[in-house]
Amino acid sequence: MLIVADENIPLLDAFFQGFGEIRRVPGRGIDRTMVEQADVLLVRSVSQVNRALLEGSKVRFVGTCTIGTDHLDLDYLAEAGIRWASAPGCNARGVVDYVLGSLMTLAEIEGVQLKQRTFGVVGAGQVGGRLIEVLKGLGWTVKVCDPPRQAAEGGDYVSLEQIIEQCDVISLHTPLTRDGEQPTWHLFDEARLNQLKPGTWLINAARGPVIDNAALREVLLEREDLQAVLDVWEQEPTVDVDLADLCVIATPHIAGYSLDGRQRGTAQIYQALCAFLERPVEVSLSDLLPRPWLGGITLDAETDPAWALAALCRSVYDPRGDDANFRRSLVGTVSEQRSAFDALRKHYPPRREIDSLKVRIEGQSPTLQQIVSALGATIV
Ligand SMILES: NC(=O)c1ccc[n+]([C@@H]2O[C@H](COP(=O)([O-])OP(=O)(O)OC[C@H]3O[C@@H](n4cnc5c(N)ncnc54)[C@H](O)[C@@H]3O)[C@@H](O)[C@H]2O)c1
Ligand SMILES: O=C(O)[C@H](O)[C@H](O)COP(=O)(O)O
Repeated sequence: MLIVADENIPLLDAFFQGFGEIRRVPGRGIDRTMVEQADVLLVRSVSQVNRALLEGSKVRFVGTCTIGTDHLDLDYLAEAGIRWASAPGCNARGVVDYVLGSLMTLAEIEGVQLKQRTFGVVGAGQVGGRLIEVLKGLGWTVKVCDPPRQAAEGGDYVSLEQIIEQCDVISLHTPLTRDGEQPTWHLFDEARLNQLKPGTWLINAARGPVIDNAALREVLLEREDLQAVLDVWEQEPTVDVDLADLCVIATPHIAGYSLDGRQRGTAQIYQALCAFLERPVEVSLSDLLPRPWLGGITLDAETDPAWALAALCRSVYDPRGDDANFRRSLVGTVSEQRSAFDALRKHYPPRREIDSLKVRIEGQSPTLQQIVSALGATIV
């Protein structure tokens, strides 16, 4: 069996060496000649998997070690009888850690108390759902917009218009879709961006085109009250440098790049391939993940809760480092910037998720206990 795989998929040998030959290829430059003899194709989000790539090939299984599937032509795969799998939720916690780290930075810059803000989450799936749980656990006010989920299940949801009217912070966690009843392509277009409340913080760690980037640039130029955090860009790996300059935090699509999340993505596709081939699952991620290197944190019960919250979030992930590295890469020609975008992602330093963090509270503090539990760290 020949497995052709994006060279940036971690733990390829550990999970797939028993299956046959593994041939590593650059995900962004993948082409027909690289895949035509493959039985299995393993990708990340940078490979467009469609008729142009696969027609005439031997590929019978496509696995994407990512949450997003907008790079797969699912209609073509169904028509061609090619089985596919993605890795739902694999790096969702990493994205939540990114949003929390960004909130800590915004709160510091703006000098505001987060508990006084109203949060709007657009898209309440694997990522949004976890984020909502954390924000509510912290006792904050959260409004949720998810029309497909609302139509399917009912529940306590609001419209996008209500989110825009009522929320001080809006975090986007929808897939990128162009068709269907609720397409998300340019969900935040010029009209909606102009309707944002004064002082709104807008966070996009979903997919770049969920916001009309050109419109956002113009709106940010006119409205200094708005703050934008962008991890994803409309033309990746090309970035609108003027837009990045106007963002309070700008990063190269690394929100979900926790070590745990990336390795979990490979593990989930390994399991899906085992199921497809009717092979037993023999490799376990828990045997491969390194031990967390931050052993634990001790908080004094007298610690100011807002300070403790910021310290815990930042000990897990602080976006200011990635923001600084990204801004330094936005120089030179467009081609150099595109290469730098991919290089920052390829050589991303290992970062762990918050549930690997152990927190001890010296003394009694129900407030600190609530914060630690809401964040999902372990109290010891
Ligand atoms: N930046 C990153 O590193 C990173 C990491 C992981 C995922 N993502 C992106 O985040 C997206 C969301 O991930 P997820 O795991 O939560 O996906 P998910 O499929 O579990 O949830 C998406 C939710 O969005 C809802 N939705 C769809 N259309 C909507 C609309 N028009 N308005 C409001 N809600 C809508 C769906 O009903 C669903 O509940 C992924 O599709 C991916 O594109 C980015
Ligand atoms: O959809 C996802 O899972 C994330 O966007 C993921 O972080 C994408 O990473 P990539 O495949 O581009 O390396």
